[in-house]
Amino acid sequence: MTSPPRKLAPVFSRPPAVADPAKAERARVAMGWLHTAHFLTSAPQLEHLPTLDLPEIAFVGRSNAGKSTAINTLTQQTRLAFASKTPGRTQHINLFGVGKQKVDDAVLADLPGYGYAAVPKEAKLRWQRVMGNYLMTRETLRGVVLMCDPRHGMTELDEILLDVIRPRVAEGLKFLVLLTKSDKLTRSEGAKVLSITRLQAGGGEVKLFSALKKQGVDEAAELLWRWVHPETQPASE
Ligand SMILES: Nc1nc2c(ncn2[C@@H]2O[C@H](COP(=O)(O)OP(=O)(O)OP(=O)(O)O)[C@@H](O)[C@H]2O)c(=O)[nH]1
Repeated sequence: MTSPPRKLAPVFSRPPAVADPAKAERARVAMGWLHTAHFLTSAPQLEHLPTLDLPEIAFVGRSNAGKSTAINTLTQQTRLAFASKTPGRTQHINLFGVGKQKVDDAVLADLPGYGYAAVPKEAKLRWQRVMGNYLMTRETLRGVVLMCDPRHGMTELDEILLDVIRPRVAEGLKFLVLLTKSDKLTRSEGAKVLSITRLQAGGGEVKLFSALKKQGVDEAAELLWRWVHPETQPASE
């Protein structure tokens, strides 16, 4: 005797996430733009830094926070900013031009990492002065990207830096906190540090970012693109 055909259990599966094509296109444009990044110049002091009549985006952060790696990831280049395993290696302000069709329309500024314990106190104070002056006086500064290692959270120096830029933020300076190396966090640790940092940042954008897992890369790239090209702001935002 043949057994009756078994009834198949209905399959309740979540429909596949529909990618937003407009969002994907914006990320593609932003990543293509950042990929044009090329070295312009390097200066040990603020007074040696040329004034370029272009909006500038500064990358700052505690030494070893993952700043060089993040710049290389955002520009999809392997050695644009020198990523080193030795903290405190970035000693100059490095400027990179970005722009399509070989015409730069913005500058990326990689500032020296701060807070590395082995750097002599005098050198530390000198760099804090250089950075403070840069952040307060650089007229072309359009936005600041602060990199933090979320396992250490925002340090005192990070908070001082935010205090330094706050008056300029009130006047329209953009800022973004990237919580780097997010691949080292569990999902719940990531959510926790994200909400704590959002409170500390007092209204600025905060995103989890991993160069290793490519988390947050498209979103950060798109934000930087919009800082420089505000006319392309999506209507819904
Ligand atoms: N797991 C993981 N490690 C990372 C990531 N980003 C950076 N790192 C590691 O963190 C260390 C420091 O990264 P860097 O990019 O050199 O840091 P930096 O902030 O530029 O350092 P300074 O030159 O001292 O200012 C390196 O060993 C990187 O490989 C990431 O997304 N995930």
